[in-house]
Amino acid sequence: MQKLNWRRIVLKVGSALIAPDQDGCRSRYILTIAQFIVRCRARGIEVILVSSGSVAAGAHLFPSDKPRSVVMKKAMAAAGQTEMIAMWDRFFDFPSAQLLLTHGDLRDRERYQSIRETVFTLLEHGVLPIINENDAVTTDDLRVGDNDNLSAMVAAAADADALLIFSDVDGLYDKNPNLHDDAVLLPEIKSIDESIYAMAGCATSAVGTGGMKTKIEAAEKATSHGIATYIINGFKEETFTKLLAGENPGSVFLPYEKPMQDSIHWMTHTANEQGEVVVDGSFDESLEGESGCIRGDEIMEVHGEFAVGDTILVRSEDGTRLAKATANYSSCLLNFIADNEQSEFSEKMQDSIGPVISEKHIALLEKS
Ligand SMILES: Nc1ncnc2c1ncn2[C@@H]1O[C@H](COP(=O)(O)OP(=O)(O)O)[C@@H](O)[C@H]1O
Ligand SMILES: N[C@@H](CCC(=O)OP(=O)(O)O)C(=O)O
Repeated sequence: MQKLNWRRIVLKVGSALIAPDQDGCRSRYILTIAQFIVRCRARGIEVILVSSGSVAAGAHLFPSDKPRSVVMKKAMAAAGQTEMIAMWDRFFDFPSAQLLLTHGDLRDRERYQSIRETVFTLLEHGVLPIINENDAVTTDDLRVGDNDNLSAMVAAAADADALLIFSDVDGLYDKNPNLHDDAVLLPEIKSIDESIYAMAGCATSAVGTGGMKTKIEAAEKATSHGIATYIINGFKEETFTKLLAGENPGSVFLPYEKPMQDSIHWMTHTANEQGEVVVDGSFDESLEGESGCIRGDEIMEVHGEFAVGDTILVRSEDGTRLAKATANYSSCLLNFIADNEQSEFSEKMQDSIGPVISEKHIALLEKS
């Protein structure tokens, strides 16, 4: 493992560490994590905390038959969040600040920039940002859904050097260690592919969300931004001693050597597409491993309604997802161009407007 030379880190703490008994917050495990945060800050490392646990912490206030309804979970989150923040705050003699985010906030470029500014301002003033999803207000369309992915989006937005995911397990095993005695821990993962995802099973605790799959997704998001990602056991004291000694106490996913540029990373991993365009074969051919622009005459179909600046998906005629891109023009105008491709007026218009999607606004996708 590399020497401990972090400038800024994001710590993600799972529900099982906050409210292990689903009976309010417990300091049993959090105390050690809080001490770790204090030690990191004393070494000049800026820390951002992404804390789960609001639903688990608030659960005891709403005894109900399972399965719990969505509305019940939102109420638990709203009530548990205050208890969770109060608990964290008690451990520190420096101020902390609460940020509750949704995917709707992060995928909007302006709000994303505004979140970044707030986080950087808090850090500059020595305030510890404590982030969670705003579960009480999210709808299906607006939610990230799990704090592993949220923490990776936060780590990318904050330009962190490392993302530490504290969970109830030592790291990524080749199969779920809670179900298989012969599971083997993977200390270092150089690249993430289908074989890595195939190892991931669901959460087995009563309070976890997403299990290993969402942690691998988070690692994929973070490492592509150049951020080393650790999955480590927050129950064990030795985890923290090892981390501070520059050792790897669990599994580390190595960062890409050539990280994606921030705007391309945001488009690929955070933004949702608002619509899509189907392009003819010439776009794909023009790429040859590099991103090209898209001209109006390459667009065959336009789906959905989007405005200038919205993120859209680019598909080939056979349905392959080729790229995500920022639209230079609205769906209305692109529809007109696609529908009237052969007309003289449309041709003149295309000549005058130039590329409908320009090269620096295209993020190529793994073909699927
Ligand atoms: N291949 C695997 N390696 C390690 N843990 C796994 C694996 N597959 C599934 N799991 C499960 O993932 C759980 C951790 O995820 P989760 O419960 O969502 O934790 P958290 O609340 O910390 O986010 C482990 O307790 C384990 O049951
Ligand atoms: N936002 C939710 C946490 C969702 C979640 O991802 O939980 P976990 O798998 O324990 O990190 C909460 O505060 O309860």
